[in-house]
Amino acid sequence: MEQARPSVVDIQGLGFSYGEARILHDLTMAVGPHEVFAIVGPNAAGKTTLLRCVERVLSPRAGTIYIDGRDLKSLSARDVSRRVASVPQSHTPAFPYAVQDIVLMGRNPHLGAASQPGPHDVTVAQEAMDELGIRAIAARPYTQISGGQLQLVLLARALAQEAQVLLLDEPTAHLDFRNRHLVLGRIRDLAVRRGLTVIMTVHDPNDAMQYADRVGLVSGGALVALGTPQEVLTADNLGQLYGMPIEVLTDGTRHVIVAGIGS
Ligand SMILES: Nc1ncnc2c1ncn2[C@@H]1O[C@H](COP(=O)(O)OP(=O)(O)OP(=O)(O)O)[C@@H](O)[C@H]1O
Repeated sequence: MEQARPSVVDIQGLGFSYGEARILHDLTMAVGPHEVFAIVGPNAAGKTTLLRCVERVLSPRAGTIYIDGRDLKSLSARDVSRRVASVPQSHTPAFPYAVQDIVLMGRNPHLGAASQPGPHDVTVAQEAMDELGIRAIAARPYTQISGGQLQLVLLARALAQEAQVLLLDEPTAHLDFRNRHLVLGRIRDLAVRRGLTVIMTVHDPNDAMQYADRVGLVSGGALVALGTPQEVLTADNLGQLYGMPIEVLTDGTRHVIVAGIGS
């Protein structure tokens, strides 16, 4: 009999409010190792809020989040950053650090108090840059690179952190067509090779269809569907989610989601 995979991120009955405004409601889901989990939903559905709770930047009003079987609340800040790396939706560079220094900052959770990065840390940071094809801009100030390059740099920093859990908030928002597929393919490949647990929000359901193992649809702060891309990303589900006609075209192997057909 096949053994059930242990969950790395286990979210039970999560509720979150900003003041009086209830944003997330009784949200339960679990994600295992080697898994890419996509969160799909309209603007303001609560996707970023969910990621920020898993990152422990926000504290839930209700429910529990377990990371590797341990209650997230019980972990030290350093333990959290050794286990969970994230790439935010937006980031405004403040100081003109070199790209390689930003990536090296991903090693901070692994350094002793007041200790400097060593040769191993530099190698890990360089490998992360190679992984994403940005070694050529390593010496450039990160205030002087394009939005897409910045996204790759922040992703490289997260990889250099060598955390088991990778949280990505719209990881392809600024990327061109080629880089979008390169990055999503690389993320998938890393999940498989390194056993990472990836939770990412995506706006184009086609990205979830092509690259995710499982998908959660979020609407109004609740999880309204959960399953494989083909189970969840149906014309009916997506039509309801976005309030518009949607079709899923298929040649039997590949599935492409298109909007507005027949409207
Ligand atoms: N700091 C905040 N204070 C109060 N309300 C907030 C705050 N940040 C977000 N919200 C509200 O919480 C809700 C969920 O926002 P969230 O950013 O999680 O949505 P999202 O699904 O990630 O949206 P998008 O796809 O537009 O990025 C929205 O109604 C938003 O206005």
